[in-house]
Amino acid sequence: MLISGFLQPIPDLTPTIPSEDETFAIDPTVAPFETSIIFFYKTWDLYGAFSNFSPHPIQMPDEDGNYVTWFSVEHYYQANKFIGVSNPLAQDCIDKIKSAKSPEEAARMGRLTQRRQPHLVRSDWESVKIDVMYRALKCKFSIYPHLNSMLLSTAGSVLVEASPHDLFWGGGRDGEGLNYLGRLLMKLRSEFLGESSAASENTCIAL
Ligand SMILES: Nc1c(N[C@@H]2O[C@H](COP(=O)(O)O)[C@@H](O)[C@H]2O)[nH]c(=O)[nH]c1=O
Repeated sequence: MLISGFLQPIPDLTPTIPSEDETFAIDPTVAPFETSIIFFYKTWDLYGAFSNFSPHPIQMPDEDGNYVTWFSVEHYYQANKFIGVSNPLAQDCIDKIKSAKSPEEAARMGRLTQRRQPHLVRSDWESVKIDVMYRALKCKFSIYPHLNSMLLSTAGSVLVEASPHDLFWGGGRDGEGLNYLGRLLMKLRSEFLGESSAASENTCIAL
């Protein structure tokens, strides 16, 4: 297996993976695993809650700034492919994805429409999809304390979505994928670790 494939640098999104020493210096309460790769994919895996298919509803602002609840990150991500498109069929598609019974169904609907009716996909999708995913993940890992702790507990490890098919969000079968989902989770982990160290510094000053 090409382990190095999981680590290939990408200029616009290089994950910050703190070493064990750095992690301890930032937050001594976090006991990092020895440097390793943590794979996740299916929701029933040990780290399955990292999957976008995990049933954790998120609240995200719509185009008017009103908060809307989505049953999973996957629901939100798939629906975003069609947001802002003036064709009424695009809005129909968003509504159907929003009420999809499962993340699998939401993914199926979003992918099928994208393939069969590409004119319904927003023209800037390829350039905004990473940011859409980042914002959804940030909400998910901010509002569920146990998910936040689980993410922090992986400090020092590389996170890889073990999708054998998805070479953009996943790591691929042999590490040939770009692993953007793992990279975004590592980026968020660094941000949360940075915030907790800043908070503890402020506490020290207050004392
Ligand atoms: N976890 C997981 C998948 N992976 C997810 O699929 C999404 C990519 O969708 P698209 O951009 O439409 O190809 C993204 O959220 C990625 O994390 N796919 C699956 O079929 N089953 C699964 O259990």
